[in-house]
Parts: sequence; C-alpha cells; structure tokens
Amino acid sequence: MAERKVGDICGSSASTTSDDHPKDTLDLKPEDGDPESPEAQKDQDLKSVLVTSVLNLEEIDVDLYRGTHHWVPRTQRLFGGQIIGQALVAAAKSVGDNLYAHSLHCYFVRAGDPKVPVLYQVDRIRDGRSFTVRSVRAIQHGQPILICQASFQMLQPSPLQHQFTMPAVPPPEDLLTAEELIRLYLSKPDLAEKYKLGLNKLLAIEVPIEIKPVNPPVFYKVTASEPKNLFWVRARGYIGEGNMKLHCCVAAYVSDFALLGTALLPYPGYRAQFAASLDHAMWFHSTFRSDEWMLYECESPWAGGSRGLVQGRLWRRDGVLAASCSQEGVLRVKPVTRPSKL
Ligand SMILES: CC(C)(COP(=O)(O)OP(=O)(O)OC[C@H]1O[C@@H](n2cnc3c(N)ncnc32)[C@H](O)[C@@H]1OP(=O)(O)O)[C@@H](O)C(=O)NCCC(=O)NCCSC(=O)CCCC(=O)O
Repeated sequence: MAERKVGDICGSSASTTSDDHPKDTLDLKPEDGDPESPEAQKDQDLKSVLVTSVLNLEEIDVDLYRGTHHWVPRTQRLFGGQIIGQALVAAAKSVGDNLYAHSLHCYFVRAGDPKVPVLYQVDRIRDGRSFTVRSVRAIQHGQPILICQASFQMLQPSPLQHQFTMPAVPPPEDLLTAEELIRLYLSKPDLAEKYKLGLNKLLAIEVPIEIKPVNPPVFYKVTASEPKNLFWVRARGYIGEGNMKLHCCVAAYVSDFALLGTALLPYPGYRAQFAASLDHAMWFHSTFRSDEWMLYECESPWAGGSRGLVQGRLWRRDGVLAASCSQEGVLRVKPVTRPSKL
C-alpha cells in the first residue's frame, strides 16, 4: 500500500478548494520551528499508529475503501470506535477541505469479525450550500456491520455561543496512566496469582490510546459509585496540527473506549455477560488535538431493559468543549462471585 501522508487520510478527493478558508484548515502544515530538527524528527518517528495504520484506509474504488485492524478487545468482536473512526475517514474522503465534520450517527448492526478487513461503501447523499451529508456502510462477508451518517459544515460563526463548564479535576501531570496504575497494583506483595494473570494481560494489550483515570477505584469498579467517570485521554503517539477531519476521526475512535462501562459503575456486584454498543452519535464543537490530553467526562443517565444509555463530553485542557457523544448499549449482566480487587 503506497505510503500516504497524514493529509491524504482525510484529504478530499472532491475538487473544491477555497483560498479564503481560515488558516487552521485541513492542509497539513509543518510544526513551528525546523521540521528537520531532531525533536520534530523524533515526533514524526513516533507518529500515532491510529494515523499510520488504523485510520489509513486503502482506496479500492471510487467511494469504496478497506480498513484493517490494530487492536481487538478480548470479546473478539471489532472495537466499535475503530469502525466509527474508519467510517468517518471514508465519509470525509469526498468532502471538500473547507468543510468540517460536525456530527455523525451510527448503528452497530452486526459484530465485526477481526479475521477479515472491513469494506466502507460511501454514498454521497447531498452536497448543500453549507452542509454536506455522507452515508457509509461498513461491510464484512457481504453484510453491513455498521450504518453511519456523517454531516459536514462550512465554518459559519454565530453570536450564539455557550457551553457547560468543564469539571474541576487534577491535571494529567498529577495522575498515573492506566499502565502505571496496573504496575503499582502488581507490585502489591499480597496480590493473588489469579489477579496477576489478568493484569499482565491488560498490560500486554497494545491499545493505541493513553488514559489517566481521575479516580482509579471508580474507573476500575473497586468501589460502587454513581454512573459517572472522568479520565484524561489522548491518542498514543504524534499526529500534529492541521487536519481537523483526521482529529475528529481519532476522537471518534477514542470516544467509544470505556464509555459503555459507565452504566455498570453503580453495580460492582455484577459483571457484563454480554455488552455491546447498539448505536453511537457524536457532535464536534471546536478545534482540538486528539494527540493532546483531553478530559473525557462520562455519565449514564439511565439503564434498564438490558440496555444502558451513556453520554460523554470531551474537554480541551483550556476548558473548551471539543466534542459530545451519546450511545446506547446492550448490557446483559450476571452476579460477580467475588468483588474485583482492582
Ligand atoms: C446487538 C446484537 C447482538 C443484537 O443482535 P440479536 O440477533 O438481536 O442478538 P441477541 O438476541 O441480543 O443476542 C446477542 C447475544 O446475547 C446473548 N443473549 C441473548 N439473550 C440473552 C439473555 N437473556 N441473557 C444473556 N445473554 C443473552 C445471545 O446468546 C447472544 O450471544 P452470542 O452472540 O450468541 O454469544 C447485534 O445487533 C450486534 O452484534 N450488533 C453489533 C454490536 C457491536 O459489535 N458493537 C460494537 C462493539 S462493542 C464495543 O466496541 C463497545 C465496547 C464495550 C466496552 O466498553 O467494553
């Protein structure tokens, strides 16, 4: 597969280019300073696998792309965030550089099979004056596993601007990563052997996302809590400035991580026997860098009927709301014989 620059991943195959779109458009621009400097080169060498692999779709034909897998959950069904992120990449390919992803809505209709790639068939529903809509079917074995609609808008400033206030939490520098927390727990002399195995398996997983739980006992369900969870999150590796559509695709990938589990937090006496996202909706509010720490505020306002509704808000460190998402998932649980000692 020809090496594609980051800019090509969401670069548009549409002809529209406009000279008057604002500076921070989708064109890649080198980082400030000397792009050949050792630091810039080191960063480039550490480019996120989300960019070099997961979201780097192969073009099969016009509006037809193929995606491969990097990390698959232990359920051995494809991670929902991967399919959403790849679907948004496919949708963005035929959208002009002057248009920004502002929302997506999707249903997961079949489990993804990690043994075969995913095809993304894009339907160009409408190119309006301000809004452009694409429909994407993610296909495996000739059947859709995901149906997704994505909408893109020209930049249209407005005097109507408001947002909630970002929660007050410790900065990521004051918190430990998930890996550091697991190593800390593994260092406990009285840790039972059976927990060591599970924790070492967790450490071995190559998740392309870095996480810093704000409240680890809540994050790991050691204590019962209200269905709310806060953690800092960012893509592992370097992505850089420029292509906002790409950062939206990475944020879509990130947004499905640990989100559904929020609905389980009040029930430490139960564990999921079968849990899977049914749908996922996402709205993008401002520019952001998905390879920089963002606060993920997750909450579950409702659960019942073997389903849970969960909502997330991704905050930039400066308090600007970057993106919001909502998801319903099927949650079939069974009692835990012993509470998790995590
Ligand atoms: C949601 C379903 C499964 C619905 O399909 P369906 O044919 O109606 O299937 P189903 O009857 O619901 O069965 C599904 C499964 O649930 C089991 N089941 C059924 N009833 C019960 C019960 N009472 N107690 C316990 N288990 C029950 C069935 O045996 C099925 O299990 P099986 O697939 O046979 O192992 C389907 O549409 C589907 O698979 N959609 C794709 C879901 C998906 O893959 N989402 C993305 C991946 S999940 C994710 O990435 C989020 C991460 C979650 C996390 O945070 O960890």
